Amino acid sequence: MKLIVIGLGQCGSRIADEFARMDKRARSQRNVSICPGVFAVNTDQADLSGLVTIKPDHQHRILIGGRKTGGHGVGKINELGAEIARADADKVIDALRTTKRFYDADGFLVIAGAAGGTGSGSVSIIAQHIKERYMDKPVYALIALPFEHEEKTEERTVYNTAVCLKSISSVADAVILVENQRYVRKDFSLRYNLSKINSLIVEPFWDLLCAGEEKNSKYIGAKTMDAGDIIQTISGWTVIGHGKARVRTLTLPFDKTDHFRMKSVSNYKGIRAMDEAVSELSLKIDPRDAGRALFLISAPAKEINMDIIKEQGDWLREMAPNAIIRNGDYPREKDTMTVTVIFSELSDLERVRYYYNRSTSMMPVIKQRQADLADRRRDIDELSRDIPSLLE
Ligand SMILES: Nc1nc2c(ncn2[C@@H]2O[C@H](COP(=O)(O)OP(=O)(O)OP(=O)(O)O)[C@@H](O)[C@H]2O)c(=O)[nH]1
Repeated sequence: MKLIVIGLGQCGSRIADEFARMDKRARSQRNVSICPGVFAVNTDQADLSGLVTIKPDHQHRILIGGRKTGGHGVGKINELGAEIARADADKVIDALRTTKRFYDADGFLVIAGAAGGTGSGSVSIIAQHIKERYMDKPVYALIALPFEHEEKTEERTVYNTAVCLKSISSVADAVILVENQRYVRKDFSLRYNLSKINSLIVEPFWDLLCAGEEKNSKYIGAKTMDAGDIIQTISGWTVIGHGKARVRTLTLPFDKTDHFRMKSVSNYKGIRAMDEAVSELSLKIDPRDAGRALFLISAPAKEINMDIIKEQGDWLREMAPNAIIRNGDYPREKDTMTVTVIFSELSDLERVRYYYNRSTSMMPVIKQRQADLADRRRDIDELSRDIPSLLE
């Protein structure tokens, strides 16, 4: 599957930069292109300059709202991020069209952190403009939910997140949710290492995007997972995960005689990788809420058999009894078995509920505070009424 990737704000741009790196890796290791165009859009010039892999020209690192912000961001005011995106949307859309073989792309992926100003405010506006221009291609969003410490110290974090989620879910074909905090919990050394978190966020897309683009018959599975399967699966609230298990590369003499034993070892490893994928999902969910799901097994060709696919399908069916399940295999890896899992069309997400509830209960307080500020401004204007001004 080929995606045109657009990162918005600092978080979105950095994750998009990881996709650009993944595309480079796909070109060199697998001779395929998975992200033919990768763009970063920001109100902050310094953040754009700090990117590594996205092409360093104005067409790919796009500064918006320069005149309004002086190139220094919008300071977490996502309404301002939205306003700037509305004014500069054409600049972004024109840049996307510079992608080589633009019409070969299967869809768009817009990325942002939900809690900030630029990304949170602009992501739904840019998604809407893309959808209006390119109705035949799906627009997916990847949204990073804030860290726990941000929610505790800054109430704007929760409010921005709720507004961003509501807006993007009404325009994008699917919203893939990623909970930053889950990556911190996995490894404490990650706490301040955002670039490591970003590479973990992007990694589950590797096999998924490469599988359908493979041209070498040696690496084409019995059931290829192509763009059509992914488009049919991804819809509404979505989460993604992947798990790995090592498989032996050497064939020992007894392998031939103990065929059944080896098969069951492979199946066991497949289930273990699937379990890891489910427990390492980008956001904790209840799979029973999923209306659609898919799994992709990538392993050395001799490790993939009908049994393993059936067993994994049965296992996923038990976890997600209400989902339409698609599957695929990708005989590519050398010594690992990787299982990628997606749960989509999720009907009830506790985390989204939490942001909506907290924001709704915060609304009267926020409104009162805004009214008090306006009153104070009016009072001081009143006091200065009889004082002459030097301006005309
Ligand atoms: N995973 C990940 N999350 C990030 C990263 N940078 C920021 N975030 C998260 O994204 C949220 C939004 O932050 P930014 O992306 O810096 O904000 P912005 O969209 O640039 O908006 P302004 O700075 O207000 O103009 C933060 O509150 C973090 O939760 C990153 O590199 N990776």
